[in-house]
Amino acid sequence: SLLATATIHAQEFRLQPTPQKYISQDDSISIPLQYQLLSGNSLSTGNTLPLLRSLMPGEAPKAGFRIYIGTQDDKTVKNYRKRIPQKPEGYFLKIDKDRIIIAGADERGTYYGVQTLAQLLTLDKLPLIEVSDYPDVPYRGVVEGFYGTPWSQEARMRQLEFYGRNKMNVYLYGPKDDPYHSTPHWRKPYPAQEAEQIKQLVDKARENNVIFYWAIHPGQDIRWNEEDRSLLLQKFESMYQLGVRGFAVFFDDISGEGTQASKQAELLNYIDNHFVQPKKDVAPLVMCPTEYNKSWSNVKGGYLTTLGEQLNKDIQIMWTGNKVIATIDKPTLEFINPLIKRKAYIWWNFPVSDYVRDHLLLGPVYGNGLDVKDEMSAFVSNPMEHAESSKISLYSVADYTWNMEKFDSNTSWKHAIKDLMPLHAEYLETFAIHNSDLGKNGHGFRREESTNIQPALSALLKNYQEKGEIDETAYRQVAEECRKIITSADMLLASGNENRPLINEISPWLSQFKLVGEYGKAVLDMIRLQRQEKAFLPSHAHAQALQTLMTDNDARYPQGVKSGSGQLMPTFDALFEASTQQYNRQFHTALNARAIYSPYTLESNVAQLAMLPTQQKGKEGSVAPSNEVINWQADGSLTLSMDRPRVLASLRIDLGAPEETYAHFRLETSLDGKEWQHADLQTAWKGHTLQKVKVEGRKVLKIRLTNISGNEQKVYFKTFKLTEKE
Ligand SMILES: CNC(=O)C[C@@H]1[C@H](O)[C@H](O)[C@@H](CO)N1CCCc1ccc(F)cc1
Repeated sequence: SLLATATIHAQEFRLQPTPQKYISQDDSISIPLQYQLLSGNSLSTGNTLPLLRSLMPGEAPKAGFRIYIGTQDDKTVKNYRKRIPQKPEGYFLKIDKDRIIIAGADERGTYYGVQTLAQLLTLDKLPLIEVSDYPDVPYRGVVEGFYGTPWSQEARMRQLEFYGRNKMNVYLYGPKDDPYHSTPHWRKPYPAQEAEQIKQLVDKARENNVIFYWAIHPGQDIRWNEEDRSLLLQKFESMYQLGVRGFAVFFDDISGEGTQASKQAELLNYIDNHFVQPKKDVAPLVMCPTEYNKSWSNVKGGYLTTLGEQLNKDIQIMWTGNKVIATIDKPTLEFINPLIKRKAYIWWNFPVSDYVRDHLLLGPVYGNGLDVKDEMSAFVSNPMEHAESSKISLYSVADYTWNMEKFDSNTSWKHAIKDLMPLHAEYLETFAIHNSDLGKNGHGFRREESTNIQPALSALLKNYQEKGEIDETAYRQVAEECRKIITSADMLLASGNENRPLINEISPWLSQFKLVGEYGKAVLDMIRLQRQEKAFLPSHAHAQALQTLMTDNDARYPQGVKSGSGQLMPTFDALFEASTQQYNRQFHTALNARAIYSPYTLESNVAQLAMLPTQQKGKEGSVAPSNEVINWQADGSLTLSMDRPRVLASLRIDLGAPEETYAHFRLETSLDGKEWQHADLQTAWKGHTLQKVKVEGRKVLKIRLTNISGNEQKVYFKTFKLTEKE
């Protein structure tokens, strides 16, 4: 019969991830209601047969239709052995008129063959098809390694099923804020309830052929002695008793004694030699280095080369790329692999958003090299604290790591959205495309946003700002997009139980998104009514009302949530300001022309501080914290200016540094920007050496903090917050 290479019949249908090779005839069969199962005894344990039986319940010994399933050593598939790709997790799947064959290179490969069959079973008829498939990257999955609220038990259970379906095979448990993963309780076993939950996760992971790695984060207070080493091994043993068969040690984001490479290597080799190897059924040990990205590494210092030389060869070393947040390309791996003398185990810090928590990152996964499949031992994604929302990116990470050369970020992104909400895909796509950029942030990492309407936005703004004219085509397109935005927000909020966990996560942003659409409409009215002295006013007032609603939008998020911050809001704000200024000129009025009103502005010659936004919440004014180490140069300063003199009640500063560091800084206030008065820093709280500044009752226009030590100071910028007198 003619076997044409063609896509699967239903044009909507797509196998996920894209198989390495499949060919289908122009023919199909109805789904067999009864079949005889011939399965190899290598599958008698494991979760492959349970999955198959759950998909096709009609097993009957005398049935005509047959399903042959097994791994390559099983005689049930011996006639197909040479069709099986000789690659780990490879499989051969054939659907024929009277039989289905699922033959795996190994158990997980056979399982993945069944997962592919599962996708075909969603069609009305089974296409006659042959699939030869295998993954490009050996380990593919997720590291729950973010700061902030760890995922819930329910969220993790759903994640593990998602990984099974999308052929991801690792999940590393390492939530930074779990006290039993990190300081202070990493030495202690989990309390009974948490232990039981971990056990459930391990079982769920096994069901989905996912290796559950439990990570420990001991570095901040580990002592390099026998006692701590045995406490760590006891903790690993207690996790082993819960069923954990994969272990990791993370040394990231620490300072002090724990950062020594030779000590880290000694400990890890000891764990490998006295725990991992003797156990025989434990996956290779994974470690996250303290120098986990190029911008933070000091090659001459020898940290990475020490690990490369001293760490047992089978221990995996993680790497986030050239920066903390970075896409991964060939040069990235050509830098790190020779230093660590093995293929890097990529920890991709996307879509993690713990440094831009007011944003959702729902855009396409793009920017990673398509030519690096043989240069990495793994690729795991550090996701958002919003588990369901992260699945848009995770779906594409699964696609990218399984078949890298065939990966197309936009196609994958569209299918991810269809996979999450098939009945509301067009609305979720509208929402996702406008909620993808991070906004200004300390890492300087940005993403494209609103790519569908961006040309019309810039044409509309350019024509209006430069010629005071309206580009009618652009205007119509933007108006249509605003209508879609408003509709999408409502449709998703009212989408019921199609994907309730997702809607629960994103509803604060959906409400904000609707306001963005309304604001766009109001601003479009303003530029349309520009020359009408009376009609302009209601639109201007409505736009201002919407600005207020968008700023103070959700008690759960002190700074409020951001939506459309990359393209939509900057354009609408610019049009608001330009049209109001134009109106004021024409009608000699003084309407407020400032879109984003904040009484505080920040100036600084310290690069990493200059981009930080200021915020106002009632009587509180603050500079947004940065969660990266600030290199504060000698004589560098930060100045917070008010829109008018204001009386202070208090000022709190936390540089996350010990007491003595504050002696290197001088704090001053000024009423006119010329005369400066000194203000004393005093330690108010030993915990974080928080400083309360004695400014009670002082009237200020400006506040300035300067590094007067004569040397660069490395500090965190955790808190810079003032409160005004009522
Ligand atoms: C591989 N390990 C990491 O990436 C560690 C952390 C956490 O995983 C976090 O989710 C992620 C992105 O925010 N990393 C950045 C943390 C940078 C940072 C560290 C210390 C600072 F003081 C400031 C910033």
